[in-house]
Formats: sequence, C-alpha cells, structure tokens
Amino acid sequence: MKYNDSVLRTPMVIGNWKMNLDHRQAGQWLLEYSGSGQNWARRMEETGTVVNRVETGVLPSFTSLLAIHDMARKTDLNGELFFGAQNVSELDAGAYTGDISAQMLAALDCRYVLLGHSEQRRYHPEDDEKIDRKMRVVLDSGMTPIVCIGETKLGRDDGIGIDYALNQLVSAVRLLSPEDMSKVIVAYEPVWSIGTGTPPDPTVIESALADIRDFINATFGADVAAKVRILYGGSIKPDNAASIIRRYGIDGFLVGGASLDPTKFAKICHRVAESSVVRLRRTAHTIYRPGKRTVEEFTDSTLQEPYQIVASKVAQNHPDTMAWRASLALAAYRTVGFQWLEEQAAAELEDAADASGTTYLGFEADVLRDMIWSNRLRIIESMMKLIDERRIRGVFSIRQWLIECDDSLDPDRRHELLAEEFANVACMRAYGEIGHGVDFEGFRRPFVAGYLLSDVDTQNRMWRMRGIDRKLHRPWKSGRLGLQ
Ligand SMILES: O=C[C@H](O)COP(=O)(O)O
Repeated sequence: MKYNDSVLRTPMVIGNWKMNLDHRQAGQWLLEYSGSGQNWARRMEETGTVVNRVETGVLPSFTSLLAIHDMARKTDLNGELFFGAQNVSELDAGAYTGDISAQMLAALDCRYVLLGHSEQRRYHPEDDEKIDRKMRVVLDSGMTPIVCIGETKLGRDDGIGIDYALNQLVSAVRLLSPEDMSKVIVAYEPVWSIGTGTPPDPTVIESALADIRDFINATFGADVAAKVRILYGGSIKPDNAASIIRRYGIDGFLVGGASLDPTKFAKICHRVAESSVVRLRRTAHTIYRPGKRTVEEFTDSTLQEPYQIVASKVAQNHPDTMAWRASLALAAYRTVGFQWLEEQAAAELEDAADASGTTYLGFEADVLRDMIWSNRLRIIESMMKLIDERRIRGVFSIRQWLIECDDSLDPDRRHELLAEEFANVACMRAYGEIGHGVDFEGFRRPFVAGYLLSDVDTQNRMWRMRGIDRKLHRPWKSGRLGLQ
C-alpha cells in the first residue's frame, strides 16, 4: 500500500474555538453536542452503515479546558470527543508571567496542542524557531502537536502557495526524529481562506496536501508519510465539507467558526464519517465518462460491435444495470493486470482458509475485492500506462464517486445511496452470473476504460506519477484547476 493512501489513517475533525465560549458556554456546547452530535453516529449504526471512526476534538480557550475536561466525563462523550489547547509555552516552568506549560496541559488530559496557527503568527511574536521548540515540549509531555501551515494571500498571488507552506513545515519539524514526526498532525490552512467563507477549490486542497505528504515522504520516509494525518482548515462548513473530504489524501478538518455551533460541528463530523465509508470501500460498479453519465451512453458512444452487442445483451438480461456495469468493471480489472491481483490474493488466501463462500477464479470474493481496493493505485498506474500507449481510452470510475459527485442529491438521499451501494456486492455477484458468456479478452484492447477506483484529479495524479517537478505545477497562478 502506498504512503498516500487515505485508508491507512483515521479521519478527524477538530474544532478550534479561538477566543470564544467561556467555560459556561463551553459546558452548554457540550450538552448540545452530546444530543445532536451523537445522533448521526447512532443513526448510521442503526441503518447498518459501516463507518470508519472519525476522531473528533475541540480546542477551547485555556479557561474552558477544565470545564470541558469535567463535563466530558459526566456526559457520554468521554472517549468520544477529545480536547486540547490552542497554544503552549516552549518553556518548562518558572517566572514566565502569562504562559501555560505543556505539563499543565497534560495534567488536564489534553490530547492535542495547536501550534503555529496563523493568528498566533500574526498577532504574537510566534516564529518558526519557537514552534519547533514547542513541538518538542508537546511531544515530550505525551500530547499530539497539530502544526498549522499555510500561505498568505500575497504568497498565493505570487504563485508560491504550497512552497511557502512547506517552508513553514520544514522549520517546524526540523528537529524531529521519524518516530516523533509520525505522531504529528499537520493542518494546512491557507490564510486567505480563514474566516472568509471561501475555501480553495477541492482539487487545489488535494494537490497541496499531496505535496505536503510527498515532502514528509522525502524527508522522513514512506512509513512516516503513511501515518501523519494532514487536515485542511479554512471556511469549512457543513455545506462544503463533503466535497472536500472526498478528495484524495485529505484526512479531515480543522474547523474555526462553524465549530462554535454544536449542530454544525456535528454535521461536519457526519459528512466526514459518511465519506469514510467511501474512502474505505470503493468497490467498482460503473463505467463513467465525463459528460456521459449512464453506462448505456457510454456503451453506445464507446463500444464497437461486436462488444456493443454483447454489452447490450448483458444489459437486457440484467435489468439491474449494476450487474452489467460490474461486468465491464471487471473486464477493466482484467485488462490491467489480474495476474498480480491473483498472486496477491493467493498469498492472502493462505491465511484465509475458508473456501466455502462464493468463489471467483478460485478466490473468495471479499478477499479479491479487498485486494483490488488496496492495490488500486497500482491499477491506476497500469491504466495510465495503457492510456499513454493509447491502448485504452475513456475514463473508468466508481458508482460511489458518481453519487458523491451528484450535487442534485440532498445529503440524506446521498447517504442512503451510498449505504446501499456500500452494502451490495454486485461486483462479484455479477461476474458470477455472467462470467461464462462474456469474452473478456474481447473487451480487452480497444475500449475498456481508464481511470480506476480513483477520486484523484486526473491531471495532477498523472503529473505526479510521471515525476514532473511540482514547482512547474502552479494551479494557483495559472487558474487551471481540476480535471481538464
Ligand atoms: O483553526 C481554524 C481555522 O483558522 C479556520 O477557521 P474558519 O473555519 O473560521 O475559517
């Protein structure tokens, strides 16, 4: 598995209350959140939706920390909602009027300490050197630093957005060992998006976070890069959370304004939990091509005889179109390297002895599906190669992704569809049903489509895979964002 695979990390949502909510208001917030906030989790459990756990936490002011600490114990939120501080002194103890030490925060059971927030950098003499010392004391006290980085509007206009943020990260983590670094959380917050209601385009966030993770990989190695959670912060609201979290490699949010309202905060957590379903299991069901939303359209425009006829026949025989979408999906898998999928599945199967379930090419269906999922980046790379060689054309994607992309769906409906999609194993069933009558080799070369199990921006990913210098990639400047 690759270090940039989101499935490796638990997503998280952290509310930064800044200088808001005194200790009484904080108590009230907690009561309201424990009512509204937890309902979504229960609802998802009741409907049988498997969700990845979302780690949630708040960063109250120093004066509210004790109240949150005590209240969390009294409500059923203990262990469900964590908390931390918005800053800390880099010094241990002594005559430092107005400072709060890491030891004091640890004694309050703080889990996180926010470091280097742009408002601290702006309104206080918070510099990179101080931040790296703070990082040390926080880690030594057993807490988790959340280090904020992000460019100003000036940096963005100059086209040095992510480089500016990366420089901040370089100095914040320069004293850390790989082991220390793996405990750190990074929050990318472009300063110009904080409190403005205008986050960057999701594809830009995705690209920035990928650059940050690439840097961590290059500096600390792939194991560390796979563990570090990278959050986005800046104007996150319930309305935009879903479209951002579904992008590749985004591990959650640092939420300011919206976290002051417990209901909004809970909704954001809900959106992240829903997305985590998709992040965990993106089974393949759909052939999709931009502008051609249905499989029928895709087939009519892309497949040639005799394969078009085969596909249409399958469709007629399977009014549940999901089934034949799945057949095409599997044809695509087969196109790009079933051999290594089979090899890996075989290795897995040595441990999974139960051969009594549905089998596919001798493999237990769930095992094979998981193999496909966990190796999807490799599949994508193979597909990219085939696209480059012009051996396949079109774009291949997944039904969950389509559902998520469909802005006409209201959140409840989207949730229903995702749950339904997640629950079914049509992919494997369909193959079992129709596998005998279809000439998969026939599907192979001319058309079965290209971009597999991927929610990444095609253009960016291709560049990255080809090792193109990211400095040449200036989405900030050129305004060329997203899928071209
Ligand atoms: O720490 C949180 C960020 O500064 C984001 O604040 P915001 O959500 O109000 O834009």
